Parts: sequence; C-alpha cells; structure tokens
Amino acid sequence: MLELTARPLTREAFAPFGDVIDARTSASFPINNGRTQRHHDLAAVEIVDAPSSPLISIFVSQPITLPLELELLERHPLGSQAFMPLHEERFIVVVAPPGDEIDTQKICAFVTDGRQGVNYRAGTWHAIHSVLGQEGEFLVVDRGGADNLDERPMAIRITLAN
Ligand SMILES: NC(=O)N[C@@H](O)C(=O)O
Ligand code: NI
Repeated sequence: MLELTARPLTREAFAPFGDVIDARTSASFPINNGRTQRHHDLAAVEIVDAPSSPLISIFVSQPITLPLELELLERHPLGSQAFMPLHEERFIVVVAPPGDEIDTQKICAFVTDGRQGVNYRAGTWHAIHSVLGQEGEFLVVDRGGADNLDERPMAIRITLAN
C-alpha cells in the first residue's frame, strides 16, 4: 500500500500533470466596457481525435472520508478533463504523469483550497473525483465519446497534513 500525504496544490507542482484553474493567480483583461475581467485561456482543452466533441457537465459528488483509500488510478488518453468547484469545495487530487504504465515514484497527492480547479491533460493518471467535507458540485469539461477510459489497480492511502 503506497501512503501519501496530500500537500497544498500549486501551479508549479501540478505542471507535469496539467493546469491549475485559479482566477486569483491568473492574468486578466477588462471586457464588457470594463465591467468584467476576463481570465483568459486558463487551461488547455484537449480532444485528441475528431469527431469527438468537448462536453460541459456538472458532477455532484458525495464527500470522501479520510484517510482516502484508493484502489485504482484512471486516465483519459484521448482528452483532457477539468474540474472546477461551484461553491468553493475542496478536493483531493492524486496524479501520475502520462504514460502506458504508472511510475509509482512519481505519484503526487494534493489538496485544493476551494478556489482552485484542475485540468488533467490527456493521459494524466488520476484518482476519481474526491471531494472533502460535504456534497460537492463541480463544472466538468472533458471529451465526449467512447474509448477514453483506462484504469490500473493501485492501492494508495491518502492523508492530510495536520
Ligand atoms: N467517469 C467520469 O466521468 N469521471 C472520472 O473520469 C473522474 O475523473 O472523476
Ligand atoms: Ni477522470
């Protein structure tokens, strides 16, 4: 059983796995006569093959209990997958770099702060959506169509730092 302590998510630490979506740390510019700040192009939506299309969905997830016991990691080889909380929900992110096999030395665990979303680049291994505290509602952008889910058994126990 691999044991990991989740650390606070940062853009730099997450860079090998995808993008952190955060209006507080992203550049923006005014639109709509200055009434709106556009935080532009924060994450790369990847659709590896046509004619699949990007989907916008809402996930309503029940909270996990800690320590989080994972039995598998999954990947979406043909598209990215983004999760953005709608009510500042925090969640656990467990990732490994893209590749046909999981490099267990490079598995990382993070915890978000409620204002952060993540975008897994195509092929990034990750745990399924794992919300902390209470039921969570997330906007999700990913690739429609078949053949985009690959799973590997992986026993991992995740704790939070005190
Ligand atoms: N299955 C599904 O749509 N969700 C997973 O891919 C996940 O990462 O939670
Ligand atoms: Ni997924």
